[in-house]
Order: sequence, then C-alpha cells, then structure tokens
Amino acid sequence: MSYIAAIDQGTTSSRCIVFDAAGSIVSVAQREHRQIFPRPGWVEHDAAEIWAAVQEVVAEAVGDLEITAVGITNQRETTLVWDRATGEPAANAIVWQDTRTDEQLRRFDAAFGEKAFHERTGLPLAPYFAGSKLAWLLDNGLRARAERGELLFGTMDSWLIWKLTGKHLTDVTNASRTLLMSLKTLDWDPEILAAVDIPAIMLPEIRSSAEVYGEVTSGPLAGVPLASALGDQQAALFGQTCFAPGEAKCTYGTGSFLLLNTGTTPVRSQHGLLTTVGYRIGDEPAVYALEGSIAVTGSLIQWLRDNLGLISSAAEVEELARTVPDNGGCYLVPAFSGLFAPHWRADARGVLVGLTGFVNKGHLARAALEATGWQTREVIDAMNADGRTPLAALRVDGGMTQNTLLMQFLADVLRVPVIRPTVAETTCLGAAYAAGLAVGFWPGTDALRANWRQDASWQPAWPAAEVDRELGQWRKAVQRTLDWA
Ligand SMILES: Nc1ncnc2c1ncn2[C@@H]1O[C@H](COP(=O)(O)OP(=O)(O)O)[C@@H](O)[C@H]1O
Ligand SMILES: O=P(O)(O)OC[C@H](O)CO
Repeated sequence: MSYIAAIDQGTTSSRCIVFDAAGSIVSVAQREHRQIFPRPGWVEHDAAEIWAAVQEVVAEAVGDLEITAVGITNQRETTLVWDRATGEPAANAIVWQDTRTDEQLRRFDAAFGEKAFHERTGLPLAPYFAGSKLAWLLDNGLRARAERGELLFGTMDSWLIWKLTGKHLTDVTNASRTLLMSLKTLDWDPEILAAVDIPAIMLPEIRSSAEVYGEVTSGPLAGVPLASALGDQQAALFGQTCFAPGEAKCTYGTGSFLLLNTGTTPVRSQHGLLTTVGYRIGDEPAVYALEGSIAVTGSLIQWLRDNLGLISSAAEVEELARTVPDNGGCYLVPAFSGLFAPHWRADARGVLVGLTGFVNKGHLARAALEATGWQTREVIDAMNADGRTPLAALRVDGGMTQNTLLMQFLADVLRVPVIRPTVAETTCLGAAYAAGLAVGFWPGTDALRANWRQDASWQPAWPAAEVDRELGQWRKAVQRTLDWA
C-alpha cells in the first residue's frame, strides 16, 4: 500500500499527516515551536527550530510507510531571509501577525501608491503581507549582503522546499501574499521590485501549486517527489474540494480565513477583501479566490488561557461560556494586530466594552467566542456588498470547529447552514491532494470530491431581529478600537 504525506508548517506548530487514497488519515505527528515577542506588536519564529520540528514530525508520521509523494502547506506571509552558502537563517522570521513595518509601508505608498499595489497584487498596503517585512529586514542590516547575492528570501514553503530539495522555489499561492507578485503575469512584478528596492536576485522562482519540484534529498523521505506547495488557507480550500466558482470555506485556527473560489479571472474587491491565487495545478490556468482574513480568533482563546489564566485548555472555553446564557452585554474585539478584513486598520487595538459589575468570566468566554462569529459575519457582508452571490452554506474546518457552541453561533449570525467535514485536517489534506494529483496518485479533482464527507451541520435558529441588534452593538465596539496605536 502506498500513501501521500503532507507537511503543515503552521503558526504555532508543525505537523505531518499521512493519507490513504480515500483521503483518510493514516498517521499524524505534531510539534509546537516558540512564539518570540521581542516587543509589543512584534512576533518572530526561529526558522532553524521549525526545520528541526519538521524533520521530527516527518520521521514520526512516516515511519516505514511507503510514500508516493509529499506536499507542503504553510503559514503564509511569514518572512525569512537565509544565507545561500551556509543555509543558516540571517535573522528570525517575521511572522504574519507582526505589525512593525509602518515606515516601510509609507515608503511603498510613496514609491508606487496604494491604488497601484491593489490593482497589480490584489492586496491592500498592510504589515500582514511579506513585502514590507522583507523590506524591514533589508533596511535593518541585510541589504548589502542581499545585493551581493549572498542571501535568499522565502516564505515558509520556500524554506522547507530549499531544505528538503536544495531548490529555491515558491508556489503561486504563497507568492500572491507578498505584495510583489503581479496577479496577471503570476510572476514578480519588476516595476514594484524597482520602486520598493527589493533585489530580484534573492527571490525564489514562482511555480504552480501542484507539480514535482524535485526529490527529497535526505531523511525518511529521501527520493520521494516533493510535488505540492500551497499556503495553508488555499490548501484548506483545496482540501474542502471547493473547485467550483462560488464555493467557499472558512478555516478556524489561530486566525480565520474565508476563501471564495472566483474561477480563473481575478476579481477585485471594493469592500476590503483580498484577491489571491486559490491554486494552480501544473500548467492549467490559475484559479483565483476572494479572501476575508481575520487575524485573531483561536489565538484569542489561547490568550484567555495563557495571559489571563481563565481556562486551562482551549476546549474548556466552551464549558465556561455555557455557564451563562448570553454575553451579559460585553463585547471583545481582539484587534491585537490591528484589524484585518474588511477594515485593514493597523492603528486599531483590542477593546473589551460594555463592562458592568454583572459581567463574569463566563460572559468573557462567550464574548471571545462571539468575536469569531461577528468577524466572520463582517467578511460575508463584504462579499455580499461586492455583489457576490450569497453563500448557500459555509464549509468550515480547523481546531475551533470542535466548539459546537461557536458553530451554532456562526450559523445564527451568518444566517446560513454551517457544515463540517469528517476530515477536519483539510489543510494537510489539500496539500496531499495537490501532491497526489501531480504524480497521478488520484486521476483528477472528481475523485477528490468523491472523498468529501459531511460530519456535522448547524442551522440558523436565532431570531433575525436579535441578530441585527447584537450586530449593531458589535459594530459600535469595533469603532472603539480605531485610532489607538
Ligand atoms: N474547543 C475549542 N474552542 C475554541 N477554540 C479552540 C478549541 N480547540 C482549539 N481551539 C483553538 O484553535 C486553534 C488551533 O487550531 P488549529 O487548526 O490547530 O490552528 P493552527 O493551524 O492555526 O495552529 C488554537 O488557537 C486554539 O485556541
Ligand atoms: O498557521 P495558521 O493556520 O494560523 O494560518 C496562518 C495564515 O496562513 C496567515 O495568513
């Protein structure tokens, strides 16, 4: 029997999962890595620690299973520069949540203009994306070495591809998160690179999401073709088999990311959504997506656990929230990294409003979960305002979807059924599917669709008038976050 392996290099942990031809999980291994917070608003990762964790999880999950191909999926935007000769990171990676790059973004705006960036790349000028993080690293000591060709840039997919195969590549979904790639040519935009002073010599070659990039050179996967790479949210879209325009999924992990397949033409949002590449299979045309990115959802639950000590595990938040019937009038807007979609306000910071002597920790737990529901609602409202056909249902996945109170709240506030598949690990599954397609392990996307199974669903039940009243309160709370940082 042979299998497909997927490596998911995420924000808080790295995983390796092995799948069989039915898309069922055969084995799993996972390791956490450190979150480094050198200053408020800064978040870093040690890429050497991540590479060590990846090697460990691969060895543990693969064991002596026969692997036909391996794929990669990864936290997106997190930016790394490493030494071409030694393979050592030149600095810690700057994580997608990091907000240090105001100065670089002002320079980007002056040199090329926010409107032109949006037109070329589909992205707003925000610290979230890799481009200004790379500019910060260059501005802070790495420029001369980079210009001499001694340093390489990559997001975490590139780092792992380079470590596994020795090749300096990225895939088009990851490249579409840099502010440096043209959505039209699917290549680095030379005018942007010149305007913002990024040396092209340090950039990886952009390839499709599903093709053989090379063979793994050492370790338990030695000789196995590395055959896919996709940003984790695009991989989840693929794993949820959202292959048709109009199909959408939302993944609820550290942050939450709703992606809507818009077909082979990029669609520009006028309401704060990103235009991104959904996936590209080999030489086929790229499939685009509209994305609503929410920075803080599951990480707010971790914050209740680690910073406030309100709960001792993420799962406990549901029990605590169920000790009260409602939020007791309080609202928690977790603008820890500013606000992402649809607001894109780097100046926002978190607020807890509506406090009275009545509010207890159960209400806080409920407000924290509700924040995920309302932030999703804002993204769906933006899609509708952009004139997209309203969703008939939302497919969900990720760690937070174990929380049934949250899933019911989502259905209530989105006013559509919420559907969870049997394989909640859709991110890894998507990377495995793409790698399997590239090597002929699966014949085509119809075979993948046939693997998809519903596990559970939730129907809207809350009266619409109450939802509207609560939405009004949430919107007021969001206003209170602005103009802070
Ligand atoms: N039962 C739960 N209720 C609410 N949040 C949860 C629950 N279980 C896990 N989480 C949250 O989900 C996140 C982990 O989900 P996962 O999909 O593994 O995320 P990621 O891939 O971003 O690391 C954590 O932020 C955690 O706080
Ligand atoms: O690693 P995750 O699941 O938190 O995903 C992070 C996203 O890719 C950031 O854009």
